[in-house]
Amino acid sequence: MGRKSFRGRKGKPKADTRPGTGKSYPETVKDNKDFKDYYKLQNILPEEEFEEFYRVLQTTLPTTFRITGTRSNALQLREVVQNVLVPSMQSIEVDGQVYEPPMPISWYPDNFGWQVNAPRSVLRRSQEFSKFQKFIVSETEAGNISRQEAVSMVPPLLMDIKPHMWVLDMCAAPGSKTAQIIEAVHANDLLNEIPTGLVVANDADYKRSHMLVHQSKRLQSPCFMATNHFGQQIPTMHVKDENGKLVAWQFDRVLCDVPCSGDGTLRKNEMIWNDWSQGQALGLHRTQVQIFLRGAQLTKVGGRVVYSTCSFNPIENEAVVAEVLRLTNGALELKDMSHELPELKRKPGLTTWKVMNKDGSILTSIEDIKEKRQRYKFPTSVFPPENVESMHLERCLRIYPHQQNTGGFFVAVFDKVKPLTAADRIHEGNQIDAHDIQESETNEEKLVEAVGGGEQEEEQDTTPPSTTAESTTAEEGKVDETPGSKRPAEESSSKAEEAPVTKKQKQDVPKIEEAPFQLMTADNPDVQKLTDYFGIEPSFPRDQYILRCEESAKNRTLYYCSKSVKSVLESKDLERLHIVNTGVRLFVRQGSLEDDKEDAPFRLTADGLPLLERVLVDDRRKLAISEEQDLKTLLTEVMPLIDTLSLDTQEKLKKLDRGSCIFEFDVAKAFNKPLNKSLSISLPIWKGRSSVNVLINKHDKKSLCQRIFGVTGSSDNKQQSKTKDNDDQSKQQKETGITQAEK
Ligand SMILES: C[S@@+](CC[C@H](N)C(=O)[O-])C[C@H]1O[C@@H](n2cnc3c(N)ncnc32)[C@H](O)[C@@H]1O
Repeated sequence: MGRKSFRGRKGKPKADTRPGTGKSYPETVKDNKDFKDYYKLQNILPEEEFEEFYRVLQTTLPTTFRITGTRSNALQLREVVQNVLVPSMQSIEVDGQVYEPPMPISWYPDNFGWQVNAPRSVLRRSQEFSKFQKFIVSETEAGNISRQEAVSMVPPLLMDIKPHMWVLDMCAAPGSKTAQIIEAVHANDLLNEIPTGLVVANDADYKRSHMLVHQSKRLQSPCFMATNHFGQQIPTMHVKDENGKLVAWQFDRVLCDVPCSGDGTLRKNEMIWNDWSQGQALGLHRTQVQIFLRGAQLTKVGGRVVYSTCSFNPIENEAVVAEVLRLTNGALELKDMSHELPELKRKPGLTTWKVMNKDGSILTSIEDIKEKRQRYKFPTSVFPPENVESMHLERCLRIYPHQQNTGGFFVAVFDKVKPLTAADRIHEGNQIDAHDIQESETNEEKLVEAVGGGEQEEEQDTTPPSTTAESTTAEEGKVDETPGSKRPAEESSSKAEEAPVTKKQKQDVPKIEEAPFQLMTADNPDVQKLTDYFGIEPSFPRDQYILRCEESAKNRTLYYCSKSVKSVLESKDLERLHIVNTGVRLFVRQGSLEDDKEDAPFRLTADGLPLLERVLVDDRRKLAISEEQDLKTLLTEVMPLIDTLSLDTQEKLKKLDRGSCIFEFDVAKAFNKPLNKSLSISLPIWKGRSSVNVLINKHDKKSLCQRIFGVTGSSDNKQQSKTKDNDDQSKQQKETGITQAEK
């Protein structure tokens, strides 16, 4: 989900007004006869329950959020929510009505998922709720809290991800589930180890694939990589495993959270009330099957693949599952998840469904359509297959809004129990000759392409949903362009937009030029210099630093990646993969290579701090600061003078040369109230000649300041006019050589 504030769109009055007219948009009528008739026909719920379902759909969705960030940061934030903020919000009365405080989502592990039932109008009108609301806004801006629909949190929880696993998220943007996946891979981070796992987050939409970078930045995972491909065309690649053996690039866990009609998000995306039509599902079915099938191919035998949508429609759900079960011929087993997340209320998947013609008549098979051209609108796999009974589709999970006051969702979980691809058969230990492997791989790709019949694409005039992935601000903005009509990286070229994907194009590397990621060698002199300067443990691998080539002339920024990412970057097939981003930004060179500043050659970045502080052997660039007032000064003032800090801190700073260092604080309060467990806060600092500067962005400063001292700090004080900001910035630049943008 995009980082939306509680307030809605910034600077806009409460009621949406038409641009230039000052008039309000008419209120959405939350009723749609076609929708109601269609789902009644599908018999998704017993009649009485259907009425309750429909009534709840017409109500506003409660606010839900997840505490995110690195493990230690998330634990600290949970402490503040749970033990400081929520206790102060008991029995709040507004206009004679008592409202309950925010509460943990019962089925979300470890109280990291929360729900706020009080309506927004109430949040504004109670002092305590309003304080909480401000906290959520600033922590969301800083990326420590992710506003995410409760039901959208379900699929990653059913993936059973462990830190050593390689995980692929095929349709990942904007990345709320990816963040959960990264968190699961880093679940043991308190053990101070870089996990051996890998998280690849892919999206077909180039711009949206960059949202993944933003969303995952907070987690600073060296195991993360964002890519831009159509999910159904994620390339076949080979990488070396931990023993140096060349193996196919396959994953222990794959998530196919596919583009869909999104009617499960009706409570949040009101325009769906006007736009809904059953044809949208028919138009998306084929792509959904293709993405899921490719996901199954890329799953290791013994691994797990999860298929999910935020649609109620069986054409996008059970029909897709049934078709992929058929195509994979026993390789996938639909799992019974009834024992998982026991507190999450759900209904079984449908074991049969109906296909409706545009005129509302019911089709039982493709034979019911007399006109041949009309048949192209209906992939045969949208109809329930003959053996549907034996498929155990009831094992799928359907989550309806009225069950626990959420949105709607569909999830199906599969184990890959038998080989499906050439790669699987090799992993099984069979000797296969290179020619046969290539042929099998080509056939696998062809199978994905052939789903639903070759001619169908051109003939199909099923209207795609009116909301495009691009225009949708909502997290579950499921819908995308007509399947296969664009190549991912060519978004802005209108000619390319219209070009259908041909087999030849499919093999091509997308044209957008991302600066390549280039691994540095362990004996690179810069790596040696950094190791000595900061006192990095000798065991910290030195062959996992990365440069972006465009910057390599100056070797300006140094990124760091995990062993798993390194193995991908070393793949002989790397040119097939369009990597949008990878690696954690660890160091930035001070000045240019030519005037190499021997005394302080590199500056530590805020992104790299969580990774680096764990591997520093001594305190040569680390200072434990005991004065809380110093922390407040650093967070509220721009470049405070050293002699305004406590004497103790001044003494410590005197012993340190000019340059990058880390300040460590143990803070025993939040919102000025004592905590059970103190917060440990580390800040990257630049020590100048006479001043110090915290190298974190204004959102982080603001959130920390608010969390600890209950005040918002200087960055929030808009009265401190732009002029002062500009003065501060140039002062800062003079002293440190660091521009605002570089921070
Ligand atoms: C439902 S949204 C994904 C939400 C995301 N998993 C999350 O939790 O934040 C579907 C995404 O699929 C992308 N998409 C559409 N067609 C695709 C395709 N053929 N392959 C991969 N991604 C696709 C869209 O750009 C959109 O970002």
